[in-house]
Amino acid sequence: MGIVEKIKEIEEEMARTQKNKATEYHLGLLKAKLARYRAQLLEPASKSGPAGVGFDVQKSGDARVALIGFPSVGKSTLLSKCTHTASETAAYEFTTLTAIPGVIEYQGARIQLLDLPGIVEGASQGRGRGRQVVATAKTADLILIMLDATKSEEQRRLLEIELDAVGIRLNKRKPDVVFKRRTTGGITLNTTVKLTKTDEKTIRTILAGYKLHNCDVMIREDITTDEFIDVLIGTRKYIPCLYVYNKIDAISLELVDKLARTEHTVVISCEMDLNLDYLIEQIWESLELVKVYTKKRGARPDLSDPVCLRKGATIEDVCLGIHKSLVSNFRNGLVWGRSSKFSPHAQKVSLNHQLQDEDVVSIFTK
Ligand SMILES: Nc1nc2c(ncn2[C@@H]2O[C@H](COP(=O)(O)OP(=O)(O)OP(=O)(O)O)[C@@H](O)[C@H]2O)c(=O)[nH]1
Ligand SMILES: [K+]
Ligand SMILES: [Mg+2]
Repeated sequence: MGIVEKIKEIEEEMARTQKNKATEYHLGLLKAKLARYRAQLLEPASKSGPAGVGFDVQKSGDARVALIGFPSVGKSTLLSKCTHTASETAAYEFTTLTAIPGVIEYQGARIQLLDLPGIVEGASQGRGRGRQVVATAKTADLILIMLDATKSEEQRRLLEIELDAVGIRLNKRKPDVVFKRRTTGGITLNTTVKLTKTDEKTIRTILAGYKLHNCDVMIREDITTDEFIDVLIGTRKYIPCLYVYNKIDAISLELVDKLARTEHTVVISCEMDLNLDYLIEQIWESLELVKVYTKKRGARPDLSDPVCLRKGATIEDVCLGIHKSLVSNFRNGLVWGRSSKFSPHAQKVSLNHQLQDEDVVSIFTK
């Protein structure tokens, strides 16, 4: 039996099994098995072929944003409007057949916007180019789920299912669980909070299902069974996402208003140029980029050419952004701004110092 059939069999068994206290553990096991098969199906390490390989587009700029959506929702129209790159647009489906990168320039940052082919339901299982598209989504710092406002609400859930199936978790943090494999000593399970969505027995059942007989588990948040499995699998990608409803020129104002009030959502019309500036602002905000200015000794900071970094970036990241050799030759740094302990004065810092937006940095080498 192939993996796809095995997955189908488990899904059918899960659908058949009533959900209650007596079946909880069995369902937990099935879930664990299912997740394992899906991982096999999608990770490139599997021998079954080049699964999980995205489009071969060089990452460039300060961050990558991927456009994911069904055919003809307006992905290419958006790329053509927001960047200097033209991507073919047409009224028929599957106009775009490969990944097309463009660049959004905003607040001194260069953000790569990736136009992708439309996907269909079942994309993650290998239908169409879907698998390649969702694999590319995994490499993004932000995903734009683009939706046609004139079509049913269902499309959003279907896309979420496809991304979930390849291990992408949208707008979620990594669960606060510490997991360590051991070679002996059995299972040590500790929780610092009360578990209301799963329980110890289920957790132990799942560990047994994964043949993990020696490990330390420390659960520090009220997680679900699925989230625990994510921790064990370990290759999940936690990516922020914006839901972008296009073609609002073609729906009622009431509906526009309702959509616009939904969390993580932006409504636009590419054709009528509605709200595109706001979308770019929201992209910038969701990426949580940090801008840092560099300054040479005795000179003023260079405000014209900031270094853009991800939130949580350190002095080491600044060095790497300028030249690799800076790390090995690093002596110390000086930082002015929000991250300086002595602000408004400078603080002397080492490579692991975390920066804040609009800091000014000097690097001194040996
Ligand atoms: N009414 C309306 N139509 C739009 C809007 N934006 C795009 N369209 C139309 O939607 C159709 C599809 O646009 P594309 O940009 O090719 O869509 P796509 O998502 O790239 O499609 P594929 O590459 O085939 O997946 C075209 O006929 C566009 O003119 C909009 O804001 N309003
Ligand atoms: K199209
Ligand atoms: Mg297109």
